[in-house]
Amino acid sequence: MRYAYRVETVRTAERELMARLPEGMLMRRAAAGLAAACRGLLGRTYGARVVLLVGSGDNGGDALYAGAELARRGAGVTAVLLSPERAHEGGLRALRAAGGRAVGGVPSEPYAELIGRADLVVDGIVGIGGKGGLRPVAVELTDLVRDAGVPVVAVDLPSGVDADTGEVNGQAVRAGATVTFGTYKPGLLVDPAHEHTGAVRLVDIGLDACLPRAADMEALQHADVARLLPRPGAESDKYRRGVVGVAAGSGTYPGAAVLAVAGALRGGAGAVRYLGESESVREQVIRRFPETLLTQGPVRRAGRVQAWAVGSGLGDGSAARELVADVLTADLPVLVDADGLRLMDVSAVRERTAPTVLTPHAGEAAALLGRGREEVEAARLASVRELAELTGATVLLKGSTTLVADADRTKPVRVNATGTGWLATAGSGDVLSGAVGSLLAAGLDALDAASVGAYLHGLAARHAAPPLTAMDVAHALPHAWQSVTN
Ligand SMILES: NC(=O)C1=CN([C@@H]2O[C@H](COP(=O)(O)OP(=O)(O)OC[C@H]3O[C@@H](n4cnc5c(N)ncnc54)[C@H](OP(=O)(O)O)[C@@H]3O)[C@@H](O)[C@H]2O)[C@@H](O)CC1
Ligand SMILES: [K+]
Repeated sequence: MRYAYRVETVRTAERELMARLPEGMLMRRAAAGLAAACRGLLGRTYGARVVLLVGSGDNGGDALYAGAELARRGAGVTAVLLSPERAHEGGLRALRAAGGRAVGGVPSEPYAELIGRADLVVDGIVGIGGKGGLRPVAVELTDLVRDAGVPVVAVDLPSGVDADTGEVNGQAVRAGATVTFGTYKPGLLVDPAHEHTGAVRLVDIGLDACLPRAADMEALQHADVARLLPRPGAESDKYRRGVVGVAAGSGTYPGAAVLAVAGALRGGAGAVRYLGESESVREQVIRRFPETLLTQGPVRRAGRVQAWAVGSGLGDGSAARELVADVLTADLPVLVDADGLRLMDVSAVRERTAPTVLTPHAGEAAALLGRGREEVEAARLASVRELAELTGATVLLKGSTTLVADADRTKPVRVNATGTGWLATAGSGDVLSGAVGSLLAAGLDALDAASVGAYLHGLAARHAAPPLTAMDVAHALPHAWQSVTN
């Protein structure tokens, strides 16, 4: 598992650790890790031109000490001090002693040339002490860096992103790589901030020993998913492995039924039962997937089912609304997606005692929260938490970094990073809803089913050859399983 902690928690752990170590030790560890990462990115350090953007706090201190190390190894290092009178004293001394130089003050013109000739820019403007977006001088410098197209490595976080929320107020540095210290911060894992980080490298500074067990956010890794995946035992039959009921698709959107069933068949349950009133849709499902069990309403007479996935492609009619309401009365885990999110009655969801998983994209989440889509996209972490609170359900907010907030709000929010832009294709959500429904039927709890489903779905998209279709993603799910379990 990969864990992320909020700034307040990092600060407490940092104080505890600092009290046990000689002064300056933590910053030296951080700077050593940063310098090593810079050397890796430069390829050849001797003779390389490095520009440090140095703010007034310890983030700038890290950059200066790392710059000193690079200068000792023969790089030409110039520090641009954003507040010359407040730059980290020890760091500045170390840089100068190693042969680096520092410039500061206002005129931005010479900086354009300096930055334009650089092989690497180190962003030490601001780290976890940052508040609000970048200030004007910092904006001016980062504009120069962007225009010059020079690679940037961010110290701890790209300056200007919010470490706790992943929100970006105004402008923020866009880094090719971020070197972070001690632990991940939520902002590194959540969009829009995540789009600014590039590849994130974690430097161990010994902070782990002082961090609490409960993280603020976590991200599953292969080993976690492998541990959670359902596996048939010697005693298993299809019912014990779980039957997932799929209530999706309509005469207007028959494809949604086919795709949700495709996902469900590869989600790990023992069988898929498709429930639909349209004979032609049932026929299309069975023609494509002869292993599907077919049924018609009402839900209570559908036959044995251990979890339901409802909503994709149902359309808008009153029959669809009744179907969603009917599924929500089942005393079983239920996943609601797409049209179902619009048709469901939020109070009926709140009243349920069995687990409910909602899988909105930003637009659907915005509609449920009564605000604009852009507001949800700008504040994804806050939005997914709020929606879980509002509905009492486990909420999976889709996006390039998918978030899952459990109904039990004491649990960390999970973030999934396996996704790819190629998943933004028609029907890919239908496949996800089937797969997560299947994992629910196989017995995973709501948080695990949603986060494991998102993980596999993202991985499957990476296995499928681009430009991919939703059906390609469904077909690649077994490859994703294999790559996780091997
Ligand atoms: N935690 C750990 O274990 C370790 C932490 N370490 C390092 O310490 C860093 C934290 O250092 P920190 O506390 O000094 O804060 P930092 O991020 O440098 O920023 C504060 C300064 O920035 C300024 N400023 C604020 N907002 C701004 C904005 N929007 N735009 C521009 N400027 C802004 C603000 O100015 P002021 O508001 O005072 O005018 C203040 O002077 C951390 O990220 C990591 O790199 C490692 O060395 C060792 C292990
Ligand atoms: K930074």
